Amino acid sequence: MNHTKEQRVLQYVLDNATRGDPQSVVDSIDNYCNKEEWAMNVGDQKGLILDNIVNESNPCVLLELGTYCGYSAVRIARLLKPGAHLYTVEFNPAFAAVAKQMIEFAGVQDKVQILEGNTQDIIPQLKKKYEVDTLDFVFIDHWKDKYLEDTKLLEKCNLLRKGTVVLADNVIVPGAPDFLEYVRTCGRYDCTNYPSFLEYMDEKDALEKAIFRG
Ligand SMILES: O=c1[nH]cnc2c(O)cc(-c3ccc(F)cc3)c(Cl)c12
Ligand SMILES: [Mg+2]
Repeated sequence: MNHTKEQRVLQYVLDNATRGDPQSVVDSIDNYCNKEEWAMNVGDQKGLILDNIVNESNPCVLLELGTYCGYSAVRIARLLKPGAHLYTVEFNPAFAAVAKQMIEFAGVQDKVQILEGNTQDIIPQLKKKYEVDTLDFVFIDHWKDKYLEDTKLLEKCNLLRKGTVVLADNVIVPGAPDFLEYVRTCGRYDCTNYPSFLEYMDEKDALEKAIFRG
């Protein structure tokens, strides 16, 4: 049954975490990926930086690009105030299926909606189909080659407002140099770099926060 790494991560959570306890789900995934199999969750070190930025932003409407197993969706949802909502986009059906179960086990399914498909197809649907006005927070964690085009698409679709926080994972490894260059030089963002480490490894990585100036 558990023929994929993502299914094995989920099974470990089902066997070791507490249903309805998002923190225990986050901790179990980190335990498994530290001990057994590496997986591309944002992880516990960068996760703490993510927590702090979510908390200081106090967001109501959030978008995540790249759900994977649902680690950061659960991590973010556990911090959200009542009524806040996270849309998370995943193009890989197998990943989306694992994430759905992960999110439901954690008990945050009322705060999180998985949108299956390509970001370039889903982002233009957010206003009319999902009744989004503007986004308070965007976490970009899908594929490095899509960071820039999707950021520009968010602008084009008028989904960013003055103060929207755009936070990107992996700006060192695998790296998103064209995205970094754009947000740091186009004049429409206030950027901050948060040095850290690649999940479950000693290799350097970083998060980049780019606040839209409106
Ligand atoms: O593709 C990714 N999407 C979202 N997050 C990712 C991440 O956090 C890490 C990596 C990664 C980095 C180094 C390495 F040796 C193998 C994989 C990837 Cl490839 C992604
Ligand atoms: Mg990542």
